[in-house]
Amino acid sequence: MLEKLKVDVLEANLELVRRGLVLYTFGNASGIDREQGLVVIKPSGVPYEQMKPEHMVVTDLQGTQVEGSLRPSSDLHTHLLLYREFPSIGGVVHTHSEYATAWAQAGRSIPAYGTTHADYFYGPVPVTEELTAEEINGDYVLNTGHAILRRFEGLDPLAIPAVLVAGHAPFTWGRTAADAAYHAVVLESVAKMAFVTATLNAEGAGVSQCLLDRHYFRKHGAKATYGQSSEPHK
Ligand SMILES: O=C(CO)[C@@H](O)[C@H](O)COP(=O)(O)O
Repeated sequence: MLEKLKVDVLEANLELVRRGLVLYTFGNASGIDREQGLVVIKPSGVPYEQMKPEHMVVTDLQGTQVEGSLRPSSDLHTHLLLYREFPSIGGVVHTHSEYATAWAQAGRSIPAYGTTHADYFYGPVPVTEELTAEEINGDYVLNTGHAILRRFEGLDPLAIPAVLVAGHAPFTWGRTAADAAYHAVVLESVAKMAFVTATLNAEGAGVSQCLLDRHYFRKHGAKATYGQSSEPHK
């Protein structure tokens, strides 16, 4: 069941390794089959180099395991909450990539400092509030998801496909598991540039709304003109 999705999810996980976003067994990627309401996620604590499609774990949206002999990622319930609440997404990724994690640990959103950011994120990449002791001692993984949802009230998750969990690390998402991994790669690059920018000139840096619009909508939405579109570049 879901053999293609298992291959795609494994590939998204391996992309994180190839791009240097995860060490050892850090991080995880998942994907969802919306028609069947089933999620495929990597197994917990298995080294990436040993992972095969048949090691992927299948659960329903409540976390009941329907396939796979290994235990699912320990972050499963954060992924599931995002799938339940963001119906437009089809893949979720979590990494501990260094620069994005540094911003998360600092409890700071990543400002839209330039056009690289604006090409992918329509505004700052937000940071959640810190989880309370009650949340940490309770259903920690699910509460991590709730902290993300609170931060995304009023935001479009496809326009800003990333979040920093305060004191923890980033989550990204997209229409597919591959998209979510792609956003994790871009986020790390943007986070690194933002760190250097903040070091050099935090006060004076930042894109105008006009430049943000110009870059974001060149690549996204019905009027996108980037790449091999039939529309002229603007
Ligand atoms: O956030 C964490 C640890 O802080 C996790 O990302 C682990 O690093 C990976 O866990 P599994 O997916 O292997 O359970």
